[in-house]
Amino acid sequence: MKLNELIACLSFYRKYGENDVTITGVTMDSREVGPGDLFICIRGFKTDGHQYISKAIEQGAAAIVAMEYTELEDTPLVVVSDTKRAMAQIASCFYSDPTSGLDLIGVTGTNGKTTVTYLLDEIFTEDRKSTGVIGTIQTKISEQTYDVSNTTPDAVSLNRFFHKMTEEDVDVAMMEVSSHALDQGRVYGLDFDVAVFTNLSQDHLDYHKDMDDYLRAKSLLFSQLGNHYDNGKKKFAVINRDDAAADILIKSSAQPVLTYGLEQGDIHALDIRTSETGISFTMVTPAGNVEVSSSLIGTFSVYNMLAAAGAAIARGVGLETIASAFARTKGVPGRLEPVSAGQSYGIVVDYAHTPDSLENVLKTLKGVCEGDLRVVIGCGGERDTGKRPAMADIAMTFADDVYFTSDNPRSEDPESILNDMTDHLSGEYRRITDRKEAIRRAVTSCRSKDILLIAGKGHETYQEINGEKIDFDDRKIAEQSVKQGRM
Ligand SMILES: CC(=O)N[C@H]1[C@@H](OP(=O)(O)OP(=O)(O)OC[C@H]2O[C@@H](n3ccc(=O)[nH]c3=O)[C@H](O)[C@@H]2O)O[C@H](CO)[C@@H](O)[C@@H]1O[C@H](C)C(=O)N[C@@H](C)C(=O)N[C@H](CCC(=O)O)C(=O)O
Ligand SMILES: Nc1ncnc2c1ncn2[C@@H]1O[C@H](COP(=O)(O)OP(=O)(O)OP(=O)(O)O)[C@@H](O)[C@H]1O
Ligand SMILES: N[C@H](CCC[C@H](N)C(=O)O)C(=O)O
Ligand SMILES: [Mg+2]
Repeated sequence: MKLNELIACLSFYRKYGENDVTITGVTMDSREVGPGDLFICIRGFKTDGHQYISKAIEQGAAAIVAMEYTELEDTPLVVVSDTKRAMAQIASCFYSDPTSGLDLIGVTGTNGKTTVTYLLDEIFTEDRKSTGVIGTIQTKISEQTYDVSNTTPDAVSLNRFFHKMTEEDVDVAMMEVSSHALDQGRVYGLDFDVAVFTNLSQDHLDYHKDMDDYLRAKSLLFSQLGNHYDNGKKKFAVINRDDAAADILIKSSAQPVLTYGLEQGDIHALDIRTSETGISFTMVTPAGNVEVSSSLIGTFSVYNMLAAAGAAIARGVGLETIASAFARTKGVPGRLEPVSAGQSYGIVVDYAHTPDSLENVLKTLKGVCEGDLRVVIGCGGERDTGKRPAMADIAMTFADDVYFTSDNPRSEDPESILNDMTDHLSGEYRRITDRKEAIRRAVTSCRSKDILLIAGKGHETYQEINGEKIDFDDRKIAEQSVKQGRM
C-alpha cells in the first residue's frame, strides 16, 4: 500500500519528504522493523519510541510517523499530534478496516470480561457461527490459538488479528476491552456492534488516578460506540443495571441500551435456584422467557450469563440457543476450576485478584462448603497497592484458614507486598512467601469436606519474579501436593 493512501485516513497530519513509498507492514516497535515497514513512534511509560527512529531506518523502515519534527535524509516523515490514535487509524486502514466486516462485541468491566467472552463464544458456536475471541487467556481465531501478553493487545496486533478473522471467514468476534486499552487508544476506531459492561470495583488504581478516572476510561467504550462510519448495523450497549456506575454509562452510550440485573433490567433472572450441581433460573428478556440451567455457580455467574445473553440477544440469537449453550458450558479455565486427584476434599483454582472477585468467590464457596473453607492468596507486584490490605481483610473475614503468599511479585520485594497485606491484621493466619510451599501446606491441612481455594493466578502458567517468568501452574502444584501427601 502507498504511504499517501495510508495516511489519507488521518484527520490532521504534516508530511515531510515528497516521495510516496510503498508500505508493506506497520509497527510501533523498532525491534520488529523490517524493510518496507512504517515505524510509528509511541511515547510510552518506560521509554519513548522517538529514540529509535535511526535504528528503525537502519533496519529498513520505509517511513516514520512521529509527534515531532526530526531531520531525516531520504525517509518520509509524517507528524501527527497523537501517534497512539494515529496508529489505530493507520492499522485499521492498512488491514482494510477489518472490523466493519465482522460482528464485534466488546466487553469491559473490572471482573467477568473473560468469562462473558467465553460464554458468548459458546453461544455463537451453538448458533453455528464461526467465532474469534481476544482476551486475557489467548486469542482464538476459528480453531487456531495465539499467545497474548495483554488482555487487550495494541492497535496494530488487534487489526492484524481481525484481518486474519475476516480471511478465515469468522462471523462474530468477542473481545475483552481493558481500561488501559481504552485510555491508550488501543481500540480506537474499531467498529463495535455491541459494548457490554460487567461491573466496576477497585482495581488498577496504580494506573488510574481514582475510581472516577477508571470509570471515565471504561465509559469510552460506550461513548465511542457510534464513532465508526454508519454501515447500517444496529448497535447496542448492554449494561449492568445493578452496578453503581450504570447511570453514568447509560448516559455516555451513543447507542440504545439493553440493561440487565438480578431483579431489574430488560434482561433479568426470576426464581434463582442453586444446588450442588449448579444454578438454574428463569431468564426474562424482551424476546420472552427461557429456563436456564448451568453447572456454573455463584450469583456472579448469573450476572455473567445475563450479560452474555444481553449481547447475544442484541445480535439476534434465539433464546433456546442461548439456554442450550449455558447448559453445555464447562466454565472457563482457571475460573472456579476444580482440581481432582482423588482427594476427599475440594480444591478450586480461581483468578480472583480484586477485592470484589475474592469476596464473591469466597462467599460462593462458603455456601457449598460443609467443612472448613481454606484460601491461598497473594497480591501482584507493580499493581494497585490499595488492593493488598482489602484482599487480606476479605480472606480473613470469609475463610476459616488463610495462607498469605506471593502472586507475581514482578520487580517488587515479595516480603514487602506481604507486609502490605498483613501488617494491619490481628487474627490468626499463615504467611508463607513461597507459593509452592504455601499450596503444599494448605493441601496438607485439608480434611474431608473442606474446600481449598487457590486464588489469584487462575489459568496462569508462570510466576513472575524479578522480571523473569518461571513455570508455575497452581493446578499442577495442587495436584502434585495431593499426590505427595499420599506417599
Ligand atoms: C502500562 C502499560 O499499559 N504499558 C503498555 C504500553 O507499554 P509502554 O508504554 O510501557 O511501552 P514502552 O516500553 O514505554 O515503549 C514505548 C514505545 O517504544 C517502543 N520501543 C521500545 C523499545 C525499543 O527498543 N524500541 C521501541 O520501538 C515500544 O514498542 C513502544 O511502542 O504499551 C504496550 C503495547 O500496547 C503494552 O504491552 C504495555 O502493557 C504492559 C506490558 C502492561 O503490563 N500493561 C498492563 C498494565 C495492561 O495493559 N493491562 C491490561 C489488563 C488489565 C486487566 O484488565 O486486568 C491489558 O489490557 O493487558
Ligand atoms: N461478574 C463478576 N463479578 C464479580 N466477580 C467475578 C465476576 N465474574 C468473575 N468474577 C471473579 O473474577 C475472576 C476473574 O474473572 P474473569 O477472568 O472473567 O474477569 P476479567 O474481567 O476478565 O479479569 P481481567 O481483568 O484479569 O481480565 C474470576 O475468577 C472470579 O473470581
Ligand atoms: N490483568 C491483571 C491480572 C492480575 C493477575 C494476578 N495474578 C497478578 O499478577 O496480579 C493485571 O495485570 O492486573
Ligand atoms: Mg480477562
